[in-house]
Amino acid sequence: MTQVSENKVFGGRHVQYRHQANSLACDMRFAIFLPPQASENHKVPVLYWLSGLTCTDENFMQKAGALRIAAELGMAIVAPDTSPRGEAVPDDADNSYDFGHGAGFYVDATEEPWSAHYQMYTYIRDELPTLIEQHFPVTGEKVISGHSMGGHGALVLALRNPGLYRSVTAFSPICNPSTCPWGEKALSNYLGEDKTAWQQYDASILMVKLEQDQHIPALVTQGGDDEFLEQQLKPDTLVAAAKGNDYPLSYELQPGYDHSYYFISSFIEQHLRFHARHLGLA
Ligand SMILES: N[C@@H](CCC(=O)N[C@@H](CS)C(=O)NCC(=O)O)C(=O)O
Repeated sequence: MTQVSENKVFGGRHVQYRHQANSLACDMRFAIFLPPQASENHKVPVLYWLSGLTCTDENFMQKAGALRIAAELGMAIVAPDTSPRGEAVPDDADNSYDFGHGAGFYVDATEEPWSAHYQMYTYIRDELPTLIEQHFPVTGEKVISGHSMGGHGALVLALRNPGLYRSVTAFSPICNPSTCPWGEKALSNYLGEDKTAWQQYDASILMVKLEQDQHIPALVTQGGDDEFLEQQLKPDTLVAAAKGNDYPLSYELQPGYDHSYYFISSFIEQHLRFHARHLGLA
């Protein structure tokens, strides 16, 4: 692991690292925020933040305004990149923003040529937390959150791995990727045309299948003036799935907010405090 940058912030540290990711067969950069409470004598829990299309580890750390609250709560934050990277990693032929580099969709691809590198589900679930827990003063307690494509990733990881995370939240998640243009493009390319393979990456489908003892606290916040709301995000499908299965999902539609980090920064404190309650920090 190689350190790329370090900044003191709110009494804690924001540090970027590069490392060789075995699951992705490439070099990856991630960022970690360590709150002032973190030390060898005091390990802290971790929030994994999954960003949306076009993002790297930097968008959330620079724009969300999360670090002041995380410093107060004593919560580490890890922000990975949104896809495998580098010249050896195949990208979309059209260089589009919604597939390939910057658009890994947090799936383990099974189709050529994507499957050699696009294994973001395994990277986020297994490889990255193992690395983080080896090198930093953190406990094994985890929560997960994300935005848009990353909101989809956070929900899927939490729903498929009961017990791995204490709570899950999402901002404007892609709730039903099997039936929206972003999801159809990504899942058909990464997983193939057989839609049964897509179901394991569709939060609205996963949510109806879970038993009561597999439920974890979940919060979704959506901007009412989000330009992607109707065609891409489809929160009503997720809300209906939760209702049908008594899933403890809090859903909040916030009028007037769009899809941007202005929206995320307006509600990130609420999300961090939600996670802190379920981690027993507050
Ligand atoms: N119009 C955007 C579409 C992609 C987009 O809205 N990305 C969201 C996530 S889905 C984002 O977080 N963008 C980066 C940022 O706002 O910092 C673009 O072409 O970049």
